[in-house]
Amino acid sequence: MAETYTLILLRHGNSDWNQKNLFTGWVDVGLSEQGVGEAKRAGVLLADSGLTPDILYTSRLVRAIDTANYALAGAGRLWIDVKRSWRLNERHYGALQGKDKAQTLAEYGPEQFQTWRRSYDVPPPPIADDDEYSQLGDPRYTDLGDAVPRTECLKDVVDRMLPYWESDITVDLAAGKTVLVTAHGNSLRALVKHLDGISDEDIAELNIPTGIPLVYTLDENFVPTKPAVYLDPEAAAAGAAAVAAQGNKK
Ligand SMILES: O=C(O)[C@@H](CO)OP(=O)(O)O
Repeated sequence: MAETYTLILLRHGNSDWNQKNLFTGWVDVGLSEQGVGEAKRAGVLLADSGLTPDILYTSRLVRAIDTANYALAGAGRLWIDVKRSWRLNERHYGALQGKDKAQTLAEYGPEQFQTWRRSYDVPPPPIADDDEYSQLGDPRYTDLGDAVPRTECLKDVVDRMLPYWESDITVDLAAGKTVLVTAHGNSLRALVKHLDGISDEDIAELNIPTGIPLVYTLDENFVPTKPAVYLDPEAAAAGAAAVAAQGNKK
């Protein structure tokens, strides 16, 4: 039988700002109590599935780092090697960072709201450098210098994430390692778009639930050999629907 590789994607658990229904992007908010519970449950799901991650990839945001740590602790794999990159960060949400989603929907209308949230190539307005939620000058992005994003559309995320997928993540997969990538709603949408060959239009409909491992089996060209599976499909469907409806949340 041809060799296959195992890739596990995990969106961080519910965050404080998911709970408050605020656009988050690169703002480094922590997990809510619910999110901690989701992350621990992800560990149970991993353990029950018999999957044993050999290496962890995370963004540089603590909600992803904490989620991975809770999940790996639950699966008895907290000791595995870790690589972090800003290239796995959430999409930078520009001037929307810190804004209430329901208020933004009410103020700008459903079409503009959906364009900013889910269009492939229209970024929100850029954040001002002196905005309290700007990441300019944040020590964790020193390597980016002045190139720290002021806003991003999903296409920008694909463009900055794919080089890392190719230079690092696929190398570990090719070495036969089971790879866990713990990241964010939109950085994982970018990766799923690439893996599943989803069109620029159809990706608008894809939402990733918090805290439920999504398992890919890939061939030697990193192409899925079968549809990826969530370790709890029912909870994943409910979670994805809740993300899609976020603007309407009161
Ligand atoms: O606010 C954000 O950064 C993201 C993820 O929480 O939200 P959305 O699903 O609206 O893209």
